[in-house]
This record gives sequence, C-alpha cells and structure tokens, in this order.
Amino acid sequence: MQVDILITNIGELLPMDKKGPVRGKAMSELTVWHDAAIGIKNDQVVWIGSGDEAKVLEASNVMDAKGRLVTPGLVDPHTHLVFGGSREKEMALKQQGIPYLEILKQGGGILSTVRATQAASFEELLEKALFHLDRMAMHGITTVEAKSGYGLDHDTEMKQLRVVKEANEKHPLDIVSTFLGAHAIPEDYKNNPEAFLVYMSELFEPIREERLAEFVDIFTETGVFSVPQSRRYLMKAKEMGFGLKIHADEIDTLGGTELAVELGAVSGDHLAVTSDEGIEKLANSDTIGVILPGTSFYLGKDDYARARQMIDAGAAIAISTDFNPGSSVTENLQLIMSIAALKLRLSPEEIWHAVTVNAAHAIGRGEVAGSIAVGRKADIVLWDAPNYLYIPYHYGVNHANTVIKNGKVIFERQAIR
Ligand SMILES: N=CN[C@@H](CCC(=O)O)C(=O)O
Ligand SMILES: [Zn+2]
Repeated sequence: MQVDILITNIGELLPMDKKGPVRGKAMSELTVWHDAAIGIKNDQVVWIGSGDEAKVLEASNVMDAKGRLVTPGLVDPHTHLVFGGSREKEMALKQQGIPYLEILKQGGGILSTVRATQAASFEELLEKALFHLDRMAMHGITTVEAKSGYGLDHDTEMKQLRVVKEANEKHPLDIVSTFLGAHAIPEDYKNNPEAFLVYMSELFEPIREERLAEFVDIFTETGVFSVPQSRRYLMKAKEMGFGLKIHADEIDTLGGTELAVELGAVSGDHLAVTSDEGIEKLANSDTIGVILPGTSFYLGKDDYARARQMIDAGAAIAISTDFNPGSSVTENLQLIMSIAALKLRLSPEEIWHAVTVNAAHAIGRGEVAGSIAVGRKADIVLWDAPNYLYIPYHYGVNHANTVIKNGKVIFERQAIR
C-alpha cells in the first residue's frame, strides 16, 4: 500500500476511538497501543498497525516518532476567539480584590472588550483571530469552538460571526461557531435585559440563513441573565434549530446547569459552583459538562468545578481553555490539562478523554474529531513526551513536536541547535 505519510516508531498511541461521549468510570479506561504506526493518504488515516506490519507500506514521507507519544489533535470546545483590544490593565484591579462581576458592573470587563470590538474593522479582527488560531495550532489543537458576544449590537455580532466563518475558510484549523449575543447587558438596555434578549433573538433568522453559527449560548449569571430569561431565549433558539450551550454556574449558583439539562443543551459550561442537585441531573443526562479550570485559576478563585464528583456520579466531562481577553488569557490547552490534574483532581486518563473525544462531542463533532481511526480525517499530534502521563505532569510549556491537520503538517517544532 502506498501512503503519503507514515508515522513509525510510536511508543504510545492513544486512538481515543471509543464511541463517545465517554462518561463516568469509562473516562479512566484508556486504550494505549505500543510500537504502533499510522499511514495517512490525502487527508485521511488509511492504515494503523504495528511497527513490523508497517514494513509493507510505501511512503513518500516517513516520520519517526522516536518512541514517543502520538495522540489525536486536541479539541478546544469553548473559546471567545474573536475580540478587539486586550485587558492587561484589569490585572491590577483583580489584585486589589475587585470582583470580576463588579468590574463588569462598572462598564469594564466584557463591556470594555465590546467597545474595542465595535471599533475594530473586520480585517483587524480577522488578523487577530488568525494569530490566536496559529498559537492554538502550535499547541496541538486541531478543532476549536469560537463564540461571538463582544458585539452586543446587530452589526458587530454579525461582524464577529462573519470573521469566524472567514477564519474557518482561511485557517487550517476547523472552527465551530456559537452565537453568544447574550453575553452581557449593554448600557442602553441596562434596566431592560428582557428587551435586549428580544433584540438579540432577532439575529437568529439571519444567522441561520447565512449559516453563521450552529449553537446559541447565554451567560446565565447574577447581574447578567436570570434562569427564566435564559430559558425563554434558549427555547426560541432551539425552536429555530440551533444547538444550545450555557455559561452556567460560573460565579453564583443560579441553576444554569439544571437549565442546560432541562433544555437538552449539548453542553453546560464552567459549572464552577454547580449544586449537588445540578451534578446529579448532569450525570443522568446527555449534556456534557465543559469545565474551564483555567478560568477559576486566572480569576484567583477557590471555587473549582467539582468535576471529580461529576465523573464519579457518571457525567461526561470535557475541558477547555475558555480562551478570552478577560477571564482566561491562554491558547495553551496543555496548561489547562495540568490545572485539571492539580485542581480538579482528574486522572491523566480522564483528562485525555476530556480534551479529545468528549470535547469533540461537546461541539457536535464527535464523529469527525477527537479520535484516530481508519477512515477519519488525519488530525494527529506527535509530542515531545515519552508517554501520556507526561503532558499534564510537565506544566506550562509546549510539548507539541509536529501537528498534522487533515493529513497536512501545519506545525513542526524548529530545532535551535
Ligand atoms: N463568563 C463569561 N464569559 C467569558 C469571559 C469573557 C470576558 O471576561 O471577556 C468566560 O467564559 O469566562
Ligand atoms: Zn466563555
């Protein structure tokens, strides 16, 4: 058999090819193949076998994994990719102990990024998004979700979503788009969040027509949108055929997790302060808990999502960077894997499920991303790591050596000596 790329000498291969989402105890059962090889032709994986068996293959490009780890490309299921400006000045406010929601209430936080995003041109936003996508790719991410939500008016929300669409066409990474027009209440609607939600829901139709988003999301939080408001808004979105997501129970325990389950959302995200009842409901539902421990870390909070209890109760969990300019400023999902190990007490086996197969399911890509299998698109990372335990263990640096997206090498670590 003739292949374009043959990856040989793989010390550990994680195929992550169980039918997902993988929940509860099964998240700690990881399949690991030793001495494996992978054949890629065009954009697909066409062959997987042992190093010995691979001798029958003819390849134009042979990649020696040098006995190290090879996994599916990582999937980041929750990011705020497109935004104007940056908020480094807020760090000092946080150090003074001013809470995240207080900064927002005073017109800062999300609202300051809204002003910068409204002021930025389409090209500026696109250039910036492509830059961050490059960084994600360098860190081993091959599929990513991206939300709007820094427009809060019709034109800017549509501008953000069109930037996502264009970035998806221009960049090798696959981007899954979510409409988060209900991300904060702008000044003009300060005393009338209901009217703002009606205004935002007027975009459902044009978004659907232009195929600009698959999911609709809302920030269900104190001072933002209540549970009944979120329910009404999301039900409208569901009737129009959108999948649902909720920023739920991030700072105050409002019951967003329970709402996500009630509405059959594909995911409930954050869940830092979800109640016992919410955990129970999540565990008995098809909704995936997307946990963002980097956000708890970056906001300096003691509340980390009780992901341990969620998995023990039988839930399916994914983890994500929550990349955004305010509450989690990193494109490095490997770092988040370390935080998940240290602060959520997830095992490495659970973490690998959470950044591959489960993350793919959390954005409706369970059948195409997050696994290595014959017939699938070849989204593969060769790591500078001897085994899968090593990535969460050695924290804060980039371990990706070679990143392959749709059968093409899109990143290779450059040798400096
Ligand atoms: N919590 C709401 N939205 C984002 C943060 C956005 C921002 O601070 O700019 C989040 O998921 O953490
Ligand atoms: Zn978010």
